Formats: sequence, structure tokens, C-alpha cells
Amino acid sequence: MKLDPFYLIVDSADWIERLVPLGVKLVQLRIKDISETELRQQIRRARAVCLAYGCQLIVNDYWRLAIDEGCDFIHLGQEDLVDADLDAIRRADLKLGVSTHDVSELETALGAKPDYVALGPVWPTILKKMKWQPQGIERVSDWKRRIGALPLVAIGGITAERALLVLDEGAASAAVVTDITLNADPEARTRQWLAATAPWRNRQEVPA
Ligand SMILES: Cc1ncc(COP(=O)(O)OP(=O)(O)O)c(N)n1
Ligand SMILES: Cc1nc(C(=O)O)sc1CCOP(=O)(O)O
Ligand SMILES: [Mg+2]
Repeated sequence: MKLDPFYLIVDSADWIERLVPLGVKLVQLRIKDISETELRQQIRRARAVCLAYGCQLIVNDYWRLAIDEGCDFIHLGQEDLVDADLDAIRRADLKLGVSTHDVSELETALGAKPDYVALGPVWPTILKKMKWQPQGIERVSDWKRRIGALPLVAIGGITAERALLVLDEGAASAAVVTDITLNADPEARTRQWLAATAPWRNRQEVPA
């Protein structure tokens, strides 16, 4: 499976309607603390835009809703995995990405047979409080050596400029929130990300 090198993460369908039409091909809907009814509406709107623009939608956390709404890709963290029914997720043919922050979490993640592994925070992030120190760029290549052909997603404090560093170290994709959503001009910043990651987007996969 090939992931787009630019992985946008946003907290509403509004963002998806605004930025996906610019050419984003991989987006995560990461919403916290809203009702199930509202979540369903958000997922439906996000799914409709992604279908129209050929963008892969990944639903964070809510695997049951993702199945119900006909989505095909979810992201789960280690705590989400504890309650998740992996058999049900596989039966529904959902692809799965899993977060990791240390070697023990990587072992747990690999046990879930994920379609990608995420490593973070590579740099400090202002999005949420985290108990892990920044991993640093060396850890990205270390993780890639450990997971072999499985796609690696790097996350945490990534900017359009830093994206090139993680992609060079073997990440298949660089995930981003605030470098875009807190930018004075999110559309322009999205275009910069698309341009910066274009060489990886157009690169052919080399068989392992
Ligand atoms: C691509 C990607 N990587 C990591 C995360 C974090 O997932 P998690 O640890 O479950 O934390 P929350 O995002 O749910 O707060 C992610 N969402 N996406
Ligand atoms: C949601 C999330 N998960 C992380 C992890 O390390 O698992 S870092 C992170 C926040 C990413 O936001 P930004 O691009 O603004 O730093
Ligand atoms: Mg989660």
C-alpha cells in the first residue's frame, strides 16, 4: 500500500471541504468530544468530499462509526486498541494505522497487523500534551529499519520544511495539523505542502 507523502489531519468536515479540493490525497478526521449524531454528520460530509476528490479518508478513534458509515481506513492509538475489536475491523475490510511512541508500543502495534505505523512526536507539538520527549529525526530511520516494508508515518511538530527530512529518513508520509490549521493562510500553506512533497508523490515504489 502506498500512502501519499502529505498526510493532513483536521478536526472538522469544514476543513476537509476547504482543503481537500486543493489536491490533498490523504486526510484524517480527528474530532474529540462531540456527540455521536454530530460525528456521523461530520464523517458523512468528509466522506462525500473525499470520494469526489479521490482523497483517502482516515477516521481517527471511532472505528464502529467508521464501519457504520462505510469508511475504509481508521487510525487507532494504543489506548484505542485496548477496546477495539480487531476481528470486526478486519471483517469490515478496514485498513488500520496505529500510533507508536516507544519500542514496547511498536510491538503492540505490529501485533495488530496494521497497514501503517505512526511514530511521534518527532518534534515538539503544541497540539496536545504528550508524555514523550521528541523522538528526533534519527528515530525515524530506526523505526523504518524495524518495520521493514510497512509504511511509516511521522507525526509531531512537522512543517512543510521538516517534511522533507522525515521523508528522506524513510517515512512514507508526514502528518501535520498546526503547521496548516494555525497558519495565517491555510490554503497557501497546503499548496506549499503539496509542492514540497511532490517529488515523493511521483516516485515509483521500489519492490522490497
Ligand atoms: C497519523 C497519526 N499518528 C498518531 C496519532 C495519535 O493517535 P492517538 O495516540 O490515539 O491520539 P489521538 O490523536 O487520538 O489524540 C494520530 N491521530 N494520527
Ligand atoms: C495527534 C498527534 N499525535 C502525535 C503522536 O506523537 O502520536 S503528535 C500529534 C499532534 C500533531 O500535531 P502537529 O502537527 O500540530 O504537531
Ligand atoms: Mg486516538
